[in-house]
Amino acid sequence: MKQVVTCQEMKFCDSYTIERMGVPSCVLMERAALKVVEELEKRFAGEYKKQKILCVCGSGNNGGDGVAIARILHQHGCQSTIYLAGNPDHRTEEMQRQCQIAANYQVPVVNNLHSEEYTTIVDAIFGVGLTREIKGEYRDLIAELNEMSGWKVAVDLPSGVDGDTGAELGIAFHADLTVTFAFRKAGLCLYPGRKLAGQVIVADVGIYREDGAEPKLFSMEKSDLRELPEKEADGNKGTFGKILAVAGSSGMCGAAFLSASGAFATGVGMVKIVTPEENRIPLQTMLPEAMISCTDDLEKDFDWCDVLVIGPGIGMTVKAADKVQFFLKKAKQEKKPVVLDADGLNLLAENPKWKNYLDSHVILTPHMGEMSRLTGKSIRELKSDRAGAARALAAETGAVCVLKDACTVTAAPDGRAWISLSGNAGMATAGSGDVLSGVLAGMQAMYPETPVEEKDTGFYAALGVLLHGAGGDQAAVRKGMAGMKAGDIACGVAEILKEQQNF
Ligand SMILES: NC(=O)C1=CN([C@@H]2O[C@H](COP(=O)(O)OP(=O)(O)OC[C@H]3O[C@@H](n4cnc5c(N)ncnc54)[C@H](OP(=O)(O)O)[C@@H]3O)[C@@H](O)[C@H]2O)[C@@H](O)CC1
Ligand SMILES: Nc1ncnc2c1ncn2[C@@H]1O[C@H](COP(=O)(O)OP(=O)(O)O)[C@@H](O)[C@H]1O
Ligand SMILES: [K+]
Repeated sequence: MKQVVTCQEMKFCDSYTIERMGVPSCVLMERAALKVVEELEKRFAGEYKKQKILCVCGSGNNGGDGVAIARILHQHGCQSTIYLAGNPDHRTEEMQRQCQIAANYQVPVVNNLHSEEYTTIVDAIFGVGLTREIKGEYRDLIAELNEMSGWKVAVDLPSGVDGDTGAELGIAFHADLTVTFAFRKAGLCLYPGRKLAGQVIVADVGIYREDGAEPKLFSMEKSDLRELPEKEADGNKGTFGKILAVAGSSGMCGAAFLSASGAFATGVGMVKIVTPEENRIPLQTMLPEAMISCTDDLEKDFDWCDVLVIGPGIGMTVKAADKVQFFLKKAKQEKKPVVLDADGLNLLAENPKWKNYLDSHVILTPHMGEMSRLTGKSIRELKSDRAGAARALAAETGAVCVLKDACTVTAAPDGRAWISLSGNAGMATAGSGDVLSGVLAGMQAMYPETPVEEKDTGFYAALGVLLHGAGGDQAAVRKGMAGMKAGDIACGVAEILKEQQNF
């Protein structure tokens, strides 16, 4: 789990390091430039003298980094050239100083982008100081750079990417590599910024957070799977958790199957599916390991389980609504963990009073459409600030919100949020959300002894999202992004856990 920052937080860290700790700004800039040069030279290997590098620099400190990069490369014997964009009168003090040093070293400056063919283009136009949509000359410049051939490297952020939301502000540089400083910016984790950045390297340049400052935003990467617990050698099917999946309706038994498969993949002890009678035979045929309950003795089913999944494929009938309400109400009374998914969420949107049944024991797993129904906001608005949207729903309901998308954000009611960096486009296939609901329930069941109020439900939900994405990546390796189906993601989850737990 790594800290992720917004632009404002990054600026705060900069000024804390410079003003409070006394590290001169030019020292930080030199370190930042050296880190970028280090990455460039790794790629150039022994052939760096053959490289022709164009550093395109804006008038702020991001431009200052670019000028320093060109100068260091020049000193190392590379053919590096500076292109200065923007109004010289708007240059920051650091940028002016870098221009002066580069002039002292006689680093070439060009006024024409096409005076040569370049092997590498370094984008140092805007970093965390981008504040508005890019228009006019800057827009034309970035469009031209995108048309040019050569390896594209962005300094701190691809110019045009909103460092907070990942949105493209009018236009953005298309990078193959982004070297970002101190912390990954949120906009490098969220699409389209994540795609525009290419590979991301986070470089330590000596800028840190103030001691005691509490980070609120994190990225979850595959290495974080080591946080998953070991399976107790002396456990039994009772201690490994009992999941009740309230799922499936007429013609929708697949959702119940996939949700239960997701839960089994995490290693839970038992799964029981509460579903209409007509689903009994297909479900028992497909998944004989699961128990099937088609009676109306919901009380008994509730008492049996440790964790509930409510909603996959359940439909929007009155009967489904009664079931969902019954289980939500009981779970609130007895503080049993709940994953509320799919039509469970659509029913919640139609019955806003049910929000009273929500609290920290509940994980809501809306995709963008369901989130739009729940909040009344348009998908466009939600996509423009995914972390903000997830946090707002978590704060309003007191539940954990897993806002599913190509980059899923999990938010806890206390304001913490986690962005998952696992998963791939092959997961955009019917039923993969159903698998996630089971995986999330499985994660909550891994600690049946811990009372729900002592569990870090948000963190384990985020870990479940990461695991589901890693399972999807595994499925893509085996079946290909086009060929993989939701069931392959459940198999992938099991394989990832096998690797992780050495069995
Ligand atoms: N602090 C430090 O010592 C360190 C900082 N570091 C580096 O500094 C970067 C931050 O530098 P920064 O704060 O100067 O902002 P930066 O990203 O260069 O952009 C500001 C310029 O862009 C302009 N501008 C903005 N939007 C615009 C638009 N749409 N269209 C046109 N113009 C627009 C804006 O103009 P204005 O809004 O003032 O008119 C201003 O001139 C950071 O990302 C990292 O690379 C590292 O070296 C480590 C040490
Ligand atoms: N492009 C993508 N990259 C990574 N993960 C994705 C992508 N598209 C979808 N997913 C994941 O797949 C799942 C889809 O869930 P959902 O939309 O509920 O599907 P369904 O309703 O068919 O089960 C979510 O976990 C989502 O994060
Ligand atoms: K940049």
